[in-house]
Amino acid sequence: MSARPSGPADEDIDDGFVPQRGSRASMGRWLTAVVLTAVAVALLSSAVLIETFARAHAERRAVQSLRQVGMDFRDALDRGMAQQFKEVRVLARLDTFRGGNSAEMRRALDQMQIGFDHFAWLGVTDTQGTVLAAAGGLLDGVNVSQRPWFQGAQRQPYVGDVHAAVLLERLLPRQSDPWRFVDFAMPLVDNSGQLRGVFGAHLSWSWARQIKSELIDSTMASHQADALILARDGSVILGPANMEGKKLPVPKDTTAALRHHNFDGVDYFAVTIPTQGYGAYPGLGWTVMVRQPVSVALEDYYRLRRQIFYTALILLALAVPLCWWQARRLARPLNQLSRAIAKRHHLSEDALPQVGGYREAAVLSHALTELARRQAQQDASLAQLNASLEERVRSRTLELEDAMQRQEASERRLRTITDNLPVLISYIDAEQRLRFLNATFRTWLGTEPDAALGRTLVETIGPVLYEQRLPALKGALAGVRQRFETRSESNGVVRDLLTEYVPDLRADGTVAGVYTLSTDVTAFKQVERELDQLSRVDPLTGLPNRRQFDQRLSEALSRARRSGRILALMFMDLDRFKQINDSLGHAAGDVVLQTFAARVRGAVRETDVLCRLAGDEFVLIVENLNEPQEAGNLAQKLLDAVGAPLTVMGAAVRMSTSIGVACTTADAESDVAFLARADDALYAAKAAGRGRWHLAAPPVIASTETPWG
Ligand SMILES: Nc1nc2c(ncn2[C@@H]2O[C@H](COP(=O)(O)OP(=O)(O)OP(=O)(O)O)[C@@H](O)[C@H]2O)c(=O)[nH]1
Repeated sequence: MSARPSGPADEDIDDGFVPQRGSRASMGRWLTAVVLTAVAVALLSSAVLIETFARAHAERRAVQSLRQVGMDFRDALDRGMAQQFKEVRVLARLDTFRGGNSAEMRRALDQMQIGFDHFAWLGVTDTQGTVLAAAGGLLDGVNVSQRPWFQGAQRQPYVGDVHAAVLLERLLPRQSDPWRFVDFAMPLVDNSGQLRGVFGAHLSWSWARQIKSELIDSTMASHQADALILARDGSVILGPANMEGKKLPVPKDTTAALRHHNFDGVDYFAVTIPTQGYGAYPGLGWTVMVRQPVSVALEDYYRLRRQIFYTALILLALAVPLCWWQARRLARPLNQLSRAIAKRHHLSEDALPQVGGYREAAVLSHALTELARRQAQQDASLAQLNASLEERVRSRTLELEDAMQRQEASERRLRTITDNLPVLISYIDAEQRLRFLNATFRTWLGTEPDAALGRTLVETIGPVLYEQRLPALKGALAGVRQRFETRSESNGVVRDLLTEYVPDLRADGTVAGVYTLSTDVTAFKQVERELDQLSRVDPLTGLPNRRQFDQRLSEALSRARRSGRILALMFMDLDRFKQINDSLGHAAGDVVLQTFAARVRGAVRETDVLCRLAGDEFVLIVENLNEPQEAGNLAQKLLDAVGAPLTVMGAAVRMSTSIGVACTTADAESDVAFLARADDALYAAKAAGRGRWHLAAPPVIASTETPWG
């Protein structure tokens, strides 16, 4: 029992490849339907073709037959009329009718009527239209001058169209049809060509009916064909009683084969043939119409059509089982295959049956078997691949989850570290927008870091602080690490900050942004300032030491150069201080030094600067003197102040000092030279016996300017 593989291919076959039985028509039904449709179409096409041909044939035959009858009738009519016309002309030439008396003419006319029984009336008139003689005495003495035939025959033979009897209706014996005539009339002229009267003959129209009866009715009655004669205006002058006198449309083109016309609800085929006249008879423009009911003319065709229909129906009925049987036979191998496939859940399960039948089915069966075998192989490898893929996905997912957890932990650690450092850490991208801020931002600026994220640096810290940092920021964005100190106030607190801008370099060397680390060094700075202060003060006396003295002297010299006032420098050294140390001890010596400093400070102005250079050496800077003598006066004042009695540790101490005084206003002398001159003056005072002051000689000036004193 093989495990059923799963996967996309499986779904395709289960849900889409094999439809449920009955959801679609089988191939056998399709084949049956197609073949039956083809048979039906073929039968229908054949039937339509045969039917079309048969109808055309039937119509053609009807035309030929009707046309032949019509032409015969037309010829008989023309020739008959020509014969009557000729007879009247011959009769009119008899001498009896030219100058004979009425009785002779009457006799002749009576005999003629016996021989020419179609003529209902024969008569002769004088030139005024009065009937001189007539067969049977009809209309004798009656004036017919208004009759068309009399007027028409004044100069030439006359033939008048069919008309109803006018004068003779009451004189002639009654018959079933009303009397109608065709008038013939000939002028009677004597030898001199003078008109002597008119010979008239009224041909009974029953003559034409007789011709028709002989020619048409006998032969066409069985075909229900009928013949009509239409006058020039289309009125029926010969035809069925109910049609005579009525008008029918006369076609101009009378050669056209077949026409339809409907009369009293019956549809007719009709052929029209115009009369032509014959010999001397010119014709009266009649048209012969021969017609036959369509149902009669097409009777054979209708019979054939019924036969075709029933034959096609029988053939179709026979074709149904035949097609069904043949279609089933053709579809059987494919049905076997499809049933075998439909039973299976998967194409690759079980072997497919080898079906027989025709070659294509065998090929298909073989191909499907081969396909199933390959499908099984592919399914197996797919299942294997799927399993290994799932395993890889599972392990990869675990790795990713682990990596994400580690990443989150790392970020948490980093966030905890950065948030708890007394350092403001941020990340600024290349567009100078803040992308990271640690919690110090909240502490220092009183603003939540999240509120500042995405904003630009200038929006966050304001234009003043931004301008301070802009050069360094530009440098860092150019890829150079920056370090600078600033002193700024934020949130009401002034801080000294040591800031580092570290460029965030991409692999290609471009700068993605800048990491900033600002350390609060306010405390360090304070200590530094205090140390600096300490390094500049003498701890024993509290006076500025040598280091501060150098700066103060330099500043004083600068001021003296600007003001032009005299600057005095007094270099003091206690006299025989070593003896005090040696005799009273170093501590007593310290007290003496402190006392000296206090006495000097008490004797000079607040603005004068007293410094202790070293040991028992002190220097006093005195500014804004008007003349060097003032310096001498002050030196003397200092000697007096220092020399006051002093007791240290119970012992009376005699304290005195020597003072070297140097004055200067010139800008040519350096501070070192200035101090050296004072030192030289001190040496002179010491050499002169101590306890005195000595004014140093003026500096040697290279220029022509005259210094003081
Ligand atoms: N007590 C005390 N003594 C100091 C201090 N600094 C230097 N001395 C001493 O001061 C003495 C200075 O002596 P000098 O100036 O060379 O000599 P002097 O005895 O004063 O003699 P003259 O200057 O020539 O009058 C030395 O003995 C030093 O040891 C100090 O801070 N305290």
